Amino acid sequence: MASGADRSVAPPEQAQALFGAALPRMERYAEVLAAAGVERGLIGPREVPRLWERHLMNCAVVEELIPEGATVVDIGSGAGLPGVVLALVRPDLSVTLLEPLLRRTVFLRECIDLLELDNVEVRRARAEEVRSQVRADIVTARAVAPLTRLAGWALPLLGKGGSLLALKGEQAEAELEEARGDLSAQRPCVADVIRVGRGKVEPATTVVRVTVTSEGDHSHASRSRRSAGGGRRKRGRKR
Ligand SMILES: C[S@@+](CC[C@H](N)C(=O)[O-])C[C@H]1O[C@@H](n2cnc3c(N)ncnc32)[C@H](O)[C@@H]1O
Repeated sequence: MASGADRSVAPPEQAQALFGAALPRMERYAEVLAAAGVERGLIGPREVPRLWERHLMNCAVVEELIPEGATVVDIGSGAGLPGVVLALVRPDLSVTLLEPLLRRTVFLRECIDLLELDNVEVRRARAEEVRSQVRADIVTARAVAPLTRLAGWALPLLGKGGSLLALKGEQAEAELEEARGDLSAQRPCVADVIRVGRGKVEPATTVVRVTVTSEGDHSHASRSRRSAGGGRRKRGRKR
């Protein structure tokens, strides 16, 4: 990937502890975001000085909520946040970056090649188009849609026990309370607001977690379904 002008985005001290062995590749990703990401309009130039604290580190701490070996779909990945960051810090995950815009998927594929990420696939589609094809243990999303609409896209992709992790701002509690009735009407679920990364990022990252509590009816999805990571199937299950 041509990274354009040389923009150095030095990581803050806390990044070493947070990223460990993943830090060199995270630095490369930061450079690409600051150069090609800005030039192609995927990241605002004003975000560059706060790339680490507000974007990379803020997204990375969400990994605390993701079980070992999970399949993850990141809805509306944009320039790869949080999906690319999670894939870098958690090589055990299988991550699908779901993004409808061509130039963004081109950028994401270039990032994956450059960073040599073998646990990521990019899928060009809108979330509402893949409900019969994609399943995941975890769905992530940041800055994509209000909670009710997001849940409408995410919950059909999840099995019982699967969670939507929506990265939200300070109004998360209010947004959840307003959406609670709509969420339960869509699918039996429990929802809470969690702050992750205390002591690692300041402020801590606010996540609305919506966990599905029943298998529900996925009969429309059964035949053509495949897992986000490429093939996890549950056999013999009646729906
Ligand atoms: C504001 S950007 C956020 C990008 C990234 N998640 C971040 O935090 O920087 C919203 C992204 O959601 C994508 N998007 C919008 N509607 C979508 C849909 N129905 N399904 C999947 N992605 C969608 C857009 O193309 C865009 O890349």
